[in-house]
Amino acid sequence: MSILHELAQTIEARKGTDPEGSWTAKLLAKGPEKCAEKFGEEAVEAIIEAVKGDQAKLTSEAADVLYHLLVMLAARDVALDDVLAELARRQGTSGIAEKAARPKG
Ligand SMILES: N=c1c2ncn([C@@H]3O[C@H](COP(=O)(O)OP(=O)(O)OP(=O)(O)O)[C@@H](O)[C@H]3O)c2ncn1[C@@H]1O[C@H](COP(=O)(O)O)[C@@H](O)[C@H]1O
Repeated sequence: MSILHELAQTIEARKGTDPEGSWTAKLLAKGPEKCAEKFGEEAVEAIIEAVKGDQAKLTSEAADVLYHLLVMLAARDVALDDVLAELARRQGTSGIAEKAARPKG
């Protein structure tokens, strides 16, 4: 199982559990709007580090973004696998992917 799947499973298991001692449970208990707001904040922090060009800080912020994306999806009952399936579907339909796959000449 990928780390993203493991994390998504842990986040799902936090739904409805005691917010004491779990940031995830606490955030989920605040509702989908708060989860979305938090995702937005983390995305902005990642943007700032990307603009600055600090690779270590961008790596850390990117991890925060992925975690908070998974929390936001869980808050709205959207499965990680459905998002991955959408990406896979786009791989098949993307003009860029098709052009890259075409033999040259
Ligand atoms: N990957 C993460 C993860 N990334 C970030 N965070 C938390 O996200 C929070 C966001 O950081 P902020 O600096 O914005 O926090 P803050 O200032 O306290 O937030 P506000 O009060 O300002 O809203 C921090 O408290 C981090 O601990 C995470 N919390 C948990 N996980 C993973 O989620 C799983 C479940 O953990 P529990 O939340 O402990 O159940 C575990 O496997 C963890 O590794």
